[in-house]
Parts: sequence; C-alpha cells; structure tokens
Amino acid sequence: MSETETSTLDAFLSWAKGHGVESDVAVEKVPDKGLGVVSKKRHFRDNSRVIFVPSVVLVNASKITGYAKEKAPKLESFYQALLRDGFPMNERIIIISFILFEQVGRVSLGESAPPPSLWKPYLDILPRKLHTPMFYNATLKACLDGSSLSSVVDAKLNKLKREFDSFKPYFNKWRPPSSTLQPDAATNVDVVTFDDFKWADGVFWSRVLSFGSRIETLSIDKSSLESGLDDFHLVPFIDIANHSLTPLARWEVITDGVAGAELILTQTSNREPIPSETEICISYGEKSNCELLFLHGFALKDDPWSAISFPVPFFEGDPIVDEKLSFMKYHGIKSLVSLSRKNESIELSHESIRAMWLCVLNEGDGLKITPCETKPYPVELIIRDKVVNSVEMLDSVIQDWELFPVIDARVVEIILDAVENLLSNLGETNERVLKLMETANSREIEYIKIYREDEHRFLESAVEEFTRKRETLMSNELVERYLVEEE
Ligand SMILES: C[S@@+](CC[C@H](N)C(=O)[O-])C[C@H]1O[C@@H](n2cnc3c(N)ncnc32)[C@H](O)[C@@H]1O
Repeated sequence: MSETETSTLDAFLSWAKGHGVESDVAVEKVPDKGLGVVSKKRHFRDNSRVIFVPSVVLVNASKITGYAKEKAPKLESFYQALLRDGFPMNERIIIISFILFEQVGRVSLGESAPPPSLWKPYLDILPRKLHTPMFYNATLKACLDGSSLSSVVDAKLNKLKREFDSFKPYFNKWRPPSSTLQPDAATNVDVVTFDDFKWADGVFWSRVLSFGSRIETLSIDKSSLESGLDDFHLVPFIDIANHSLTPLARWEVITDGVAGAELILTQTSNREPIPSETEICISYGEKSNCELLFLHGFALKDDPWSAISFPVPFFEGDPIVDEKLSFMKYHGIKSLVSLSRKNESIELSHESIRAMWLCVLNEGDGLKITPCETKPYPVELIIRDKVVNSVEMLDSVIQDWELFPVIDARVVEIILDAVENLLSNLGETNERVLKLMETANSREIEYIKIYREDEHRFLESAVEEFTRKRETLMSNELVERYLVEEE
C-alpha cells in the first residue's frame, strides 16, 4: 500500500473506533481484491461477532437528507431542485449524489464547501478505480462480443448517460458563488464528469446492503428499525468483506438494544479454528459469473450459480406489444427472460414465465388488451373473457386453461430458439475474441475468459434441456394438433 493509502486507512480505522465500531479483525490489502477483512488471531466458527457497526455510522438516504438540510445547503438545494423539477427521487439517487457531492462537489466548491460530513474518512477509503465492464476500454469491451453481457453493458451505459445528462445542470451548481456570477473558462468544465457518475453508481451497486430483504428473511418486526423506511445502506467496515463461495461469515441487522449491523462467524460442525491471517469473506448471494462480472468486475472458476438473462423476444410486428409491455410494467413483470440452473436442471424464473406467456399469446387465442384512460391501470387485459387484474389471476387463467400445454410448448420453442441463437453468437465470436485476448493480458481478461466459458457451458446445457422439454411436449396430442394447425 502507498503511504497515502496507509494513512487514509489509518484515519478510517481510528474514525470507526471513535464512533463505536467494535472489531476483532484487521482491514488489509488482499491480492487482486482491494481491501479485505483478515483475522489476527484464532477464531471459532460459533456465531461469534467479529465486527459491530452502530447505526450512527450507517449511511442511508434519510440520514443523508437530514445531513443536507442541517449542514450542506448546496446538497439540500440540489435535492430540492430535482424534486421541484419532477425527477423521481429514490434511495439510489440520494446516496450516489451524496457520494459525488462529498468527493467531487466539495473540491469544486473550494472554500465555500461546508465542513466535511461525518462519513468523510469512510468515503476516502472507497476504491477510486472500479474494474467492472462499465469501465472497460475498447479492447476489453470487444472481448465481451457475442456474450449476453455485451448488450446489457451497452444498455446500462446508455441509461446512465441519459441519467447523467439530465442531472448535469444540477451538478454544475456545485460551484463557488463567484464563478456562477462571472462565468469563465473553468465554469465550462462540468463539475461532475460521466466517469465520476459511473463510479458513484458502481460504488453504490457493489457495496450497498439491502436491510429490507435481510429483515424479511429473518421475519423481524420492520418497524423496530431505527432507519424507518430505508432499505439501502452503506455499512462502513462490514462492506470491506469480500465475496467467497465458502464464506466464513455473514452479516446481520441488529434491531434489539444498540441498533446497527454485525459480522458473525457462521456456526458449523467443523470445530477447527480459523487460523490467524485468514481472509474472512461473506457471500454476496447466489450470483452467476455474469452478475459478478457486471456488478463487481470479477468471476470465479468454480461458481455453481450459472444463469443468463435476455430481453423477452416479442415477435417482430406484434401489433399489441406496447400494450403488453404496459401491462407488464404496471404489474412489475420485467421484460426479461431469466434462466438459471436449479437442482441440476435449467429453469425459467416464474416472472419470466409470465412475461413469456404474454409474449406468445395473441388475439387469436382470445387475448384482448386495450388502453384504458378511466381506470387506475393503464391497460385492461382480457383472456378468455376474464379480466386479468393481477399476476395471480394471470397464473390461474393460464394454468387452468385446457390449452396450457400448447402455450407451454410455444414458450419452450421460443426459448429454445433464443438460447440456440445466443450459443451460436458466442461460438461465432470466440475465435476472434481469443485472438484479441492474446494481445492484452490483464486480470479483467482472465475474468472475461472464465465468464465466457461458463456462459458457453450453460447455453449448451440450456439447448439440451429445452430440446428435451420440447420433445416431451410434442408427444402431447393436443400440442401436436395445435402446432400442426398453427404451421
Ligand atoms: C463490498 S466491496 C468489498 C471491499 C473491497 N474489496 C474494497 O476494497 O473496498 C466489493 C468489491 O470487492 C471486490 N471483491 C469482492 N470479492 C472479490 C473476489 N472474490 N474476488 C475479486 N474481487 C472481489 C470487488 O471489486 C467488489 O466489487
């Protein structure tokens, strides 16, 4: 670690201690992972706590808006201007704008900046360089060609760019009063660049913890959370724990007594102690290499959680596609097909099945979908004379239909077509990408290789599996009859 890195880390550690963080472990640089949490003595895996972070140091949207109101008028007027101009404010926007204000806006404001926030020593240890595909140069980006991630990255870059362009004029208000009165050369330079914006978004998605989802799984009374309605939290210290497929620890929300969060060494029947100098990792969840690469910029050779997502392949020229999309949006059905490996077989998520039903059904099947201006919902969906006003209703109408095997067969046919296409795209680009990879040797290339191989294996299995499913469905008399008629 450089001298500056060491002093920034020391400042963070003494800040944490001074604000009530208790820790039995060290924070150190870990090869190829940035910082990590490392044991400094023997520990037993007995549900004992190794880090406690009191709620006072947690970062969430409510605390940030409170801080802006009380101590950072420029940040407060930024949020107020966004609200006034009708921007949809959410926890992510509040948190990433705060990170940008503290780390970039403050520099631009110079002497007119408010004193640094409570969280400055924490913000200072956030990695300045991220390795996700959002930061790839042209060569690395070309190494994703043919993979499912390639279009996902393009779509995300475009979305972020649109978002950044809409916020830019507001970020540009983070200038000292003199420069807003007398525009000079410096004021033509944007205060926050697109790279800064991507960085803050990347920091958010790679570190944020959802307390809501953890509380739901633990069935704790949500109202007892000090943070009220906040879901997303940055948790200094605990968010230094890296991801492993064989994690030694897990994080928990504490709602009893002194509220906060803790890192616990998960109990196991293995009574062997964890030796000193062992990295203590957690699990970031059942994430495929595609997700790990997208969100975190790394991939794991032995990752068992293969998955793939692609946009719902609506038929070209489907006359009611906009209405279908509107129904899906209103009912929270993503326009995405997600396939993942479960219990040795490859399955579509339930939400994807709903999206696919809507994709394959048409007016000839008795589906009517009409815009409605007088109702609380944007479109009215009728299937077989039944008004479908919830996803549960959609499930029962389709599953109770005698034509269900036919619909199922259409879904399987289209998914098979899509995975065959994805596999052939990946195969066609492989040779060129492998050559390109030889010209650049980096950690990123190694991770892309792992991801591409994983995706190739997964798609091959998906093609096999959906071919089998199609054959089984084809042996159904009703399906055979209908498909012949449809042809
Ligand atoms: C929540 S942070 C963990 C702390 C981080 N290492 C740091 O320096 O601040 C998540 C990031 O750590 C890195 N990381 C976590 N687990 C990793 C792993 N198994 N291999 C490589 N990098 C990892 C990735 O950059 C990821 O986005």
